[in-house]
Amino acid sequence: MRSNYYPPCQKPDLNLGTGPHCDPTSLTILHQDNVGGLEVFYDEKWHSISPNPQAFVVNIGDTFMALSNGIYMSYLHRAVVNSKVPRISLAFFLCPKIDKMVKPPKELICEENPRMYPDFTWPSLLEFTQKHYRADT
Ligand SMILES: O=C(O)CCC(=O)C(=O)O
Ligand SMILES: [Fe+2]
Repeated sequence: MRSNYYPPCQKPDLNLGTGPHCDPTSLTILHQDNVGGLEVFYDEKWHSISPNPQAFVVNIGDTFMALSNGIYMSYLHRAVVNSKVPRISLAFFLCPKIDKMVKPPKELICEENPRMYPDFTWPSLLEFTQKHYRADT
């Protein structure tokens, strides 16, 4: 679980709270307060996801994309900041057990939809993303 705190920013157009990234997780369950700032990239542009106090945002992560052999997609998202009020979000990350080999069920693999990703374990994916794929660098 992670709590993200975004203080007001004097130059919100020039800064991001969290840079564009896909979550490496299986799923991320996100609660955002009523300020707003989460954006998702699809159809070649950024779309804001309005806060809904009755709902969590459930993000498909890269691990779920691999488990579903690409049927479910992980999407780039980011958090923008504003100049007036602080924002808080809470992210709960669901990840595989460390020794579990991530591979899709054979029912999801066929000639038209061949295997898209090699087998991997969660610690190896996490190490890779931390080294090569950070939102803050
Ligand atoms: O603060 C947000 O709305 C997004 C946070 C996020 O993407 C993350 O913690 O992975
Ligand atoms: Fe994220």
